Amino acid sequence: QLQQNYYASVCPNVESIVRGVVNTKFQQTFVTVPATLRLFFHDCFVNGCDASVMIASTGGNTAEKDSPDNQSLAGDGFDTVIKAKAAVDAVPGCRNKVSCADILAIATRDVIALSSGPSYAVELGRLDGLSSTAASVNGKLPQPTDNLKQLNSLFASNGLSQTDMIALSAAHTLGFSHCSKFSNRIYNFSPSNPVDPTLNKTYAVQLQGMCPQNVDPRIAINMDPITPRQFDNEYYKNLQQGMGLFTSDQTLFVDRRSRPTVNTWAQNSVAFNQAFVTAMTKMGRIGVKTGSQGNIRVDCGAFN
Ligand code: HEM
Ligand SMILES: [Ca+2]
Ligand SMILES: [Ca+2]
Repeated sequence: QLQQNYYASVCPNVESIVRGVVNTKFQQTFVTVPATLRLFFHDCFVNGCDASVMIASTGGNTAEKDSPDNQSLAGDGFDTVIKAKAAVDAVPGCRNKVSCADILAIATRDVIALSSGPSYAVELGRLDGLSSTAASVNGKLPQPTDNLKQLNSLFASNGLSQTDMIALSAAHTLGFSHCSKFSNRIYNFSPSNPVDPTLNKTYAVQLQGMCPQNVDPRIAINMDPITPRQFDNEYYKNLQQGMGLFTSDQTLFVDRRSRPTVNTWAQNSVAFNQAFVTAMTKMGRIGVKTGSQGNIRVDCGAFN
């Protein structure tokens, strides 16, 4: 039921209004890009793409954003959507007509393009959800220690194929990770191997240097050590070199069932970009709310 140009009659300029805010935010900080992209993913995988992730906790309710899996979401993603919403609502005809869920979808499309990734027509028409609890996040988001089977089953439960999963994982071509998310791979991995043997040896030493044991938990490192600010297919080339940061990344090359796709996209960025756009569009359709299932929030961080 989503459609391009959904707001053509009520707020025809919504996409250019959002783009203006995203451009300004991007000039202030590059973090806007990975923060917004990850926010969209964490929204869509929990209760569908309905901005449930944006709700702030209140006295009576601990919301999704305060669940353990969401605590590391960077504030600049939320800030981008809040600022874009304010800009949209400043236009009289658009006021309270565009959902936070759709603004997040548009902003996500825009940040990918700003970091030299593919651009695409974004489907719109989502309503904002009516519930958001930390408990509802449990088991809905993939873990960095997941293997191929676990990743496939989680993505399949959202209607996404292994191909979509491999394409979407390339989001890790941008952005940051805290050391704790992969320290199991560089220290005390197993009794026979202190370091994960699927990890490139030189890269492992670099990671140990950036993330010494007992490192400040706030320290975060680039997930793509080669082109950290470029949305590109370098992610797959890194996997071929044993330079995937998480087990969930490296397993895509280690497992024979997903390796051919990694190899194809490592050498064909056009094919990768197409697969990524297809998968993002599919992800944007997860659990879309219509009619009485949702509404258009006045404040993206609170229910009306
Ligand atoms: C396939 C399974 C996935 C796992 C296990 C996973 C896990 C993680 C983890 C552990 C981090 C580091 C968080 C931190 O320490 O701050 C991260 C960061 C990130 N993830 Fe994923 N992720 C997955 C898929 C995705 C997908 C599908 C997207 C988007 C399409 C995505 C986008 C991002 C981005 C952009 C960042 C960087 C965030 C930042 O710099 O603020 N991830 N992910
Ligand atoms: Ca959601
Ligand atoms: Ca990159």
